[in-house]
Amino acid sequence: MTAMSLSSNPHKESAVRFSLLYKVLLASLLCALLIVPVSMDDQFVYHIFITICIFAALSSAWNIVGGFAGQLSLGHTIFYGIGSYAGIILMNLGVSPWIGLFVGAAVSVVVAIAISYPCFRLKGPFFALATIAFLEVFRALALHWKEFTGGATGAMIPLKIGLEWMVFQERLPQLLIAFGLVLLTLIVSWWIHSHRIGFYLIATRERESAANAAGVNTVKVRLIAVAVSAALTSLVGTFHAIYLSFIEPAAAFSLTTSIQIVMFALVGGLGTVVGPLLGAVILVPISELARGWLGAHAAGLHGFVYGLVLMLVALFMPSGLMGLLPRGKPQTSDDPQVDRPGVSATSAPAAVPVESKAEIMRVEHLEKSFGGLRVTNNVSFNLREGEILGLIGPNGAGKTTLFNQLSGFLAPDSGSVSVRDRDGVWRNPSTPADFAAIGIGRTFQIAQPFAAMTVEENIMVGAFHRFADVREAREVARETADRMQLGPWLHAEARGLTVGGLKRLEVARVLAMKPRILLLDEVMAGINQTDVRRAIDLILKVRDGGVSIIAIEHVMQAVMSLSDRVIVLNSGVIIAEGAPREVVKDPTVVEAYLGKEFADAQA
Ligand SMILES: Nc1ncnc2c1ncn2[C@@H]1O[C@H](COP(=O)(O)OP(=O)(O)OP(=O)(O)O)[C@@H](O)[C@H]1O
Repeated sequence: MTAMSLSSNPHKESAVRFSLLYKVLLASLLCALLIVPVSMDDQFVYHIFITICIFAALSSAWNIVGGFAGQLSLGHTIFYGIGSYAGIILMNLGVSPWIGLFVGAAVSVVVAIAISYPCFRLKGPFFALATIAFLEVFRALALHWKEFTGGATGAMIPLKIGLEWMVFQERLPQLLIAFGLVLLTLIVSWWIHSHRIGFYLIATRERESAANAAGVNTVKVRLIAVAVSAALTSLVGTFHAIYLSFIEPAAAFSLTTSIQIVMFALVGGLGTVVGPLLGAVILVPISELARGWLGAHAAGLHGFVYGLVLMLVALFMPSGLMGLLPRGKPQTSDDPQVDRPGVSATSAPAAVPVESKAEIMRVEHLEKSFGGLRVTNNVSFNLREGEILGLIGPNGAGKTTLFNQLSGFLAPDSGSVSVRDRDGVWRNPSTPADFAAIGIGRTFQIAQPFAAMTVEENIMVGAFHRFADVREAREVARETADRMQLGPWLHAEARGLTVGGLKRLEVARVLAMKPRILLLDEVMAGINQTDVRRAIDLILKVRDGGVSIIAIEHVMQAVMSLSDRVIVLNSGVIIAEGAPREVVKDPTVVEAYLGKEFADAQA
């Protein structure tokens, strides 16, 4: 066993331990939800446990949007309200609530997509405020449509008892239905979390632009999450309304309930499968007991207790109670690449002449201005198959802006970017997803890791571009991590990697997509001499694997060693283009970028 594989063990071991603890905790909580009320056989205890199940299910459903996708929806009770009214209105029309469950869920999915699509354009607090505004609209509608909802007086269920009507004289069947709803939301959450869509949601939450670059359609995955979450929330709403036997607009479309649902997830552990259940198991009894014991003497005191718990969690457990479980510790200093001697650097580009090879990308007359500043000025060039094209120029020359146009992150004001697809047809992709689909992968100048994900999960997001199956994506991620010497850190969170590690992770994520054209934005910035030589070797190997590369680089040693051809950009204009040895002698380039010292050293 190598030193490297030994050093990987602590991360792997702690990941295995974490997974075991996670399963034990989940199983214990679920068993307690059934065993405690059944063994105590007390009406109040039953009521508390049914309420725990209802709020755990609501919070788990919310967590798909709020936790996994990171969209702080504070209007989630819209779907709870729709489910509630669907159940009660249909029951009064003689339709079983078992059918009402699905009618409410279907309406909720349509409403969720209709209101989320515009709201997703809003960020942070604006998104949260917009969801509250929609919640108010639905409350007002429920008050207004008296003939359906009973208006402010509310609506009651008719006196019908039996399984068909979801109304029972005993508590046990109600507990079993509530438990079934928790189980359903947990299974759906777990499924999402452990499949490609879950990786995509978390990647979107962590770094939207990096997710886009990995080919993720971020709007689509969020809409799927919202639709699933709304359907589940509505199912719970229908059951809860029948359980309470009464519903009115203020309770159905309640902001307080929305906030409570969010809070259970925050306290338990946002974005984890078990967290919302844990939060509900701890907080619902506190709330119900405070209400029961203190009654009218201290109305609202349970709200104070909630606030206190939330403050303590925010101060001492920012990742919630689930954060207390030991996870793979982030790597901080022992980067395997640092100063390990004995590495050979390839000092010349491959001898294969690229001029004879076919073009794969054509950039024609690109123009881009920001206000009065023209950042890309009539830029035209091409890229051939298997070519490494160096892109150099002073700070602010417009290199990154050009890359953004070559990967769909910025639309040019005029001009075009054409890419030859696998079938030889020239295409003009426009969005980052289009560029990724045609085989263009890019890195970012400032590394954009999905910080809360492990190194392996980060690379899997890239691998999912080709493989929908988790096992296959994991395998590709492991191979790529080994290639990038990230193997020992597979199970460590990306947020703890060193600068060099983050740069390699950035490249690994893109390589896992198996791009045909690779855009590298200053991947050698801030890394040491040994690592530069390693990176040069690696890039040449990638090129030898058939990938065409454009590399923005300030490290001239790398530019000279790697490039078949170099383009020099200055103030948005290409001022020189040609073989590296020729370009660096060009007086315009020396004047604008390299300086006389560099030219003298080359002479
Ligand atoms: N979104 C934007 N809005 C306004 N100005 C911008 C925007 N993006 C870039 N710029 C400006 O465009 C110019 C080119 O920036 P760009 O980042 O493309 O340069 P660069 O050659 O990559 O520089 P560096 O080598 O420092 O990364 C700079 O003056 C920058 O301030």
